[in-house]
Amino acid sequence: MDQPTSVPASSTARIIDGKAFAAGLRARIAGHVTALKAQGVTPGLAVVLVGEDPASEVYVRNKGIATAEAGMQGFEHKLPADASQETLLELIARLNADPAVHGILVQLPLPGGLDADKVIDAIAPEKDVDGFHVQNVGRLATGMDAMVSCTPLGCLMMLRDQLGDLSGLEAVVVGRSNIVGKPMAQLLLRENCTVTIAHSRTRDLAGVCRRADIVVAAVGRPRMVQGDWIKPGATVIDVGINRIPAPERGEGRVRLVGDVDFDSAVQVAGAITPVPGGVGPMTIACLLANTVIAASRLNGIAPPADLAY
Ligand SMILES: Nc1nc2c(c(=O)[nH]1)N[C@@H](CN(C=O)c1ccc(C(=O)N[C@@H](CCC(=O)O)C(=O)O)cc1)CN2
Repeated sequence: MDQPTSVPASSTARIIDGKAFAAGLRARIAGHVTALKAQGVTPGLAVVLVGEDPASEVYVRNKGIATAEAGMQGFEHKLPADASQETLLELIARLNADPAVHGILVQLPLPGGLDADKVIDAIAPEKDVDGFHVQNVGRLATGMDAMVSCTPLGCLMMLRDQLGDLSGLEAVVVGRSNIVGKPMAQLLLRENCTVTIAHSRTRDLAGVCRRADIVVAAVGRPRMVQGDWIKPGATVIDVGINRIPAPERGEGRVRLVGDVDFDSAVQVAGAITPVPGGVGPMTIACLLANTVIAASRLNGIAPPADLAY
């Protein structure tokens, strides 16, 4: 795994250590798992991987390790890249019906030919620990209890830790994906931020970002958000995980960069997440948190207050 981006000597921003933050959250989750086990409930997380995408294989392996470290039961299901939609839907139906499974996650992206929307739609909403099911999306948007998508949830936890009350702050989310941009905007709205969702067709994107106290970059374009787009002192959350060629490391090697040009933004921002070591580790920690929430609710137990959003 790459080392966190080095910080230039003239930096002004606080570097938000997502790895440490996630480790703290995972330790708290392990405590909640122990408490649930004492009540006869062992949270169970099923992760489904279709195909052999190398990055997905790493993420799934890391999810399995984190699940075991938290004291939960992990169920890993691997299907070949040419698995049919029916095979996948049958597996999900079995997991929906399995009382030992409280959370179900299908690793994305799926190989071509499989319809991710139909697959997500088949997951029981109360076991949808990714928060991608339309019922959970709708519940979040209408202010009801919902399973919330892990990456935006992790971003929100870090923002609250940095800034406390977010009420009245100007937040710009760059990117409008269903998985990050839109739920992030909903979460910020729920925190009483004034939220703008910007995207590739936004006019004067730099000017829009420059108004923001909080910038969340989730656009999938390496280092797009420049330091001079950032208001001095703003908090910058970089969701991007882009692999770019790194010939300096050897032929064919790559390195990770975010959607923010870290070296320029760190000179201006008040606080910033690095890539790697920022948002990424929070995604898996929040998956564990959602599994504890799902296991609690499915057993008529109130979810731990510190995990509920
Ligand atoms: N069903 C889902 N699929 C995908 C999700 C998701 O939340 N649900 N998110 C991403 C992949 N992902 C988890 O699945 C994920 C991505 C990145 C990290 C992470 O810790 N990144 C590290 C760097 C790791 C590396 O070297 O590659 C970091 O940023 O520090 C964890 C999980 C897409 N699919």
